[in-house]
Amino acid sequence: MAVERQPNELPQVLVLSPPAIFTSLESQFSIRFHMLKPWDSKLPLLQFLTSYAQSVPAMLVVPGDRLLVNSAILDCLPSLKLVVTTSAGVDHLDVAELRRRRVAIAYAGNLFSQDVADMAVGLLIDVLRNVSAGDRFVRQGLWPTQGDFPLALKLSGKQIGIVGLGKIGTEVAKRLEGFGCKISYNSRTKKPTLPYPFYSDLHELAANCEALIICCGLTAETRHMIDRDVMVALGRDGVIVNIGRGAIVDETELVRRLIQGELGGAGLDVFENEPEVPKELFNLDNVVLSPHVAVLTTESMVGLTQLALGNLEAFFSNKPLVSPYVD
Ligand SMILES: O=CC(=O)O
Repeated sequence: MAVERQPNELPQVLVLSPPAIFTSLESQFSIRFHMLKPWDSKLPLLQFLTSYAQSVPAMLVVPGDRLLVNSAILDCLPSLKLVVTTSAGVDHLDVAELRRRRVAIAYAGNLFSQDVADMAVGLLIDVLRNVSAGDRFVRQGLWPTQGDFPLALKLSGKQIGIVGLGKIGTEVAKRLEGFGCKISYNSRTKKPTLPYPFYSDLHELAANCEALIICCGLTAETRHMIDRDVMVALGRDGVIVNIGRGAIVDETELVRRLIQGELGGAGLDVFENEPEVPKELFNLDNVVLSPHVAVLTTESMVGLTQLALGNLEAFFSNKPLVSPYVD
């Protein structure tokens, strides 16, 4: 007969902040692990960690609240050996510091790539074909009174530049090929197995494309990589779709150019200071705004729960992680 374990006999896992996306699935975690929840305590985070988390070997991190897993937090967790983040991006983790302390990292890996790529293509179609703007036009009752709706732009055959041809970028490319688009890309390295033209120079890529889709991760090198010069190279009719991280684009410059009509449009799922979105964008019909939801589908959240559980279970049974993060 199976012996039922009391919660305090279960392996301890620290959950750094309230995981909204897990609320309905939390029961699956709490039958396997003793979840330590700092937000249930009145103590400030660091004091809670020092008081209760000294022996915690594993931590689950759900990004999204500007919390950075840095030395100050890690100093309170001397027994930590594993961080499981529920995201594909790891810019909320001080990866170098975790490596230095020999703390392993598991992440969402390829889990969200299809959903994010679908969203990137959706945003591009929306910007070019005015889907959201047309929806507003109809809902506001303007059709009968104002008549014609402005002409849209065609997607088929467009020259599309993908910035970051990793797992997500490759999925975006596959989808856009289906629309007859001509794909080229900029990435840290040339991908010899893929047929698309590679531009080692981002400006050259921008100058040869009608839209850029930002698919790379945020690092010190990619912060504000899409700057004034890249936008100038892309041209007044160019479109930028960003499903990576807001800070990859110089947002002030982007907003200025959109307002001045020096850029054709933008589809943005991510912003520099989420959840703050520059209000100047709200009245622009050539801009489509989305609240950082490209990864969020019912299906991906089920997969994510299984993946996070799988990584924690592998760790506690000394097996290889299911989705280790490799720089
Ligand atoms: O943005 C979402 C993620 O990085 O998973």
